[in-house]
Amino acid sequence: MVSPPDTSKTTKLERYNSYLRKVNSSSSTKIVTSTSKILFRTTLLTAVVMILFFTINHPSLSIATTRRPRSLLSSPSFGGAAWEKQVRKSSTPRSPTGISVLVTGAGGFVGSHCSLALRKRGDGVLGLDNFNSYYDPSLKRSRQQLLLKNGIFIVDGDINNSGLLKKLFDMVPFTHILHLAAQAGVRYAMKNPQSYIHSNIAGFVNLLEVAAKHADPQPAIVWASSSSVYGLNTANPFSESHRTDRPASLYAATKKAGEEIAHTYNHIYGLSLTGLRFFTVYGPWGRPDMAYFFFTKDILNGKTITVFRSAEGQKDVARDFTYIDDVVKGCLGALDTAEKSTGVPGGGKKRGPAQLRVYNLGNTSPVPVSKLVSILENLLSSKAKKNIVRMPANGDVPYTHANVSLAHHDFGYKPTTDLTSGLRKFVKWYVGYYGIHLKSESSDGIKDV
Ligand SMILES: O=C(O)[C@H]1O[C@H](OP(=O)(O)OP(=O)(O)OC[C@H]2O[C@@H](n3ccc(=O)[nH]c3=O)[C@H](O)[C@@H]2O)[C@H](O)[C@@H](O)[C@@H]1O
Repeated sequence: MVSPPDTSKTTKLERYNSYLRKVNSSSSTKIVTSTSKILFRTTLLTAVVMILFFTINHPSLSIATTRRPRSLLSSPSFGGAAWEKQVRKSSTPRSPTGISVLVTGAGGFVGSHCSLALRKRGDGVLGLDNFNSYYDPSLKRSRQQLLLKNGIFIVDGDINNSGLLKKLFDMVPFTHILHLAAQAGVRYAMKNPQSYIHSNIAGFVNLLEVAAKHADPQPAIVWASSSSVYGLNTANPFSESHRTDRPASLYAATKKAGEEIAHTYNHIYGLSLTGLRFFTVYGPWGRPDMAYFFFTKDILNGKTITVFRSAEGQKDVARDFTYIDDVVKGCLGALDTAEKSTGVPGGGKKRGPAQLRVYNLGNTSPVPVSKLVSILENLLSSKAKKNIVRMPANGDVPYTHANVSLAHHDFGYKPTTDLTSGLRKFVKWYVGYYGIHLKSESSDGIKDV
């Protein structure tokens, strides 16, 4: 595959310099006339002056150009009166008691649902998302449209862009950050390890740096950890007090690292931080990289699906699948019980201890993946072609099961949706969104199970 032409300023300058070196070292230099030398140097000087001028006038882009990965070079610029108006309007609460929340990953599955729920009850919500192509970006753009219809603006940008973050915190006195932007997916970490470091570690630290040292007031932060931090833990149901020092995937390791990083920023800067360990969240507007989603697609297309069974014995792997609406209630509960940060804006010493919490948000009822498949078969009125294989050693764990008593005690978290009811809602959304007609008798096209 031919890579696209690189038009970045850095690369142009490098090419120019290497051209200059070549010209100077080659014997042909001797035959370059003094006129062409002068012309050449004048052009170079003009180029340098133009780059300096551009850099001074676009500080945010200068960060991207000199220090950030190439992916950020293509991120759109921000600023301007219309853009600022949208930012302010979206983040202003409608209710007098409303909070103002920056939702990172608002174009994502959990982020879009939480943004809508916050907006519905009168809170101010501003989204931030880089709309990367880990999975179909058009689904993210459709969620963005839905949010826009509900008065929620999503800024197109990356959490690694500190210039952008600082600008947002200069404009809006956010009371809270709901940090959901991340590189998700357990098995993909073997294919693209760096993307996990970029988003889940570097991006998280960048956000915490700005929140701790720049934002005034300092916001309280609720963020997405993962059930995968339990890794090779065998005690169950998984409780927050169980061991989390044996992650099975790099994804899990970055989430676990996030929990330790949260401890540091809480300890030094007094940031109020709450990590939520999500357990295999599913539902309408979900993620196409997750098994329930691509199983649905493949079953409808008559394509064979691969179902993992546990390496120990012949047992199926199982997950504590958790419905999106339950998780949204958990996120809002965590935001509502988050205490204020206690640090001095500007990165000074904290005034006193700040809140540091971690909670499981699961369904408390693990279901084998084979059962997930048979529920889908019934709802879709189609038989799955199954290839049952031993779970590969690629970061997966055989079993998850949440104990949610801590979240229940602290903010009344109580999951109410079983897998069959939740998948029914997912399938209804899926066939509507992709315009699919099911061969089924029931009124809404979905077979009762
Ligand atoms: O709860 C979590 O912490 C994690 O939940 C999911 O990870 P996972 O539970 O592995 O979800 P899926 O990738 O949808 O897999 C669900 C189940 O299907 C199984 N599976 C997956 C893929 C496949 O081809 N076949 C198959 O049987 C997996 O072993 C797993 O038991 C998300 O992808 C993570 O981002 C999230 O952090």
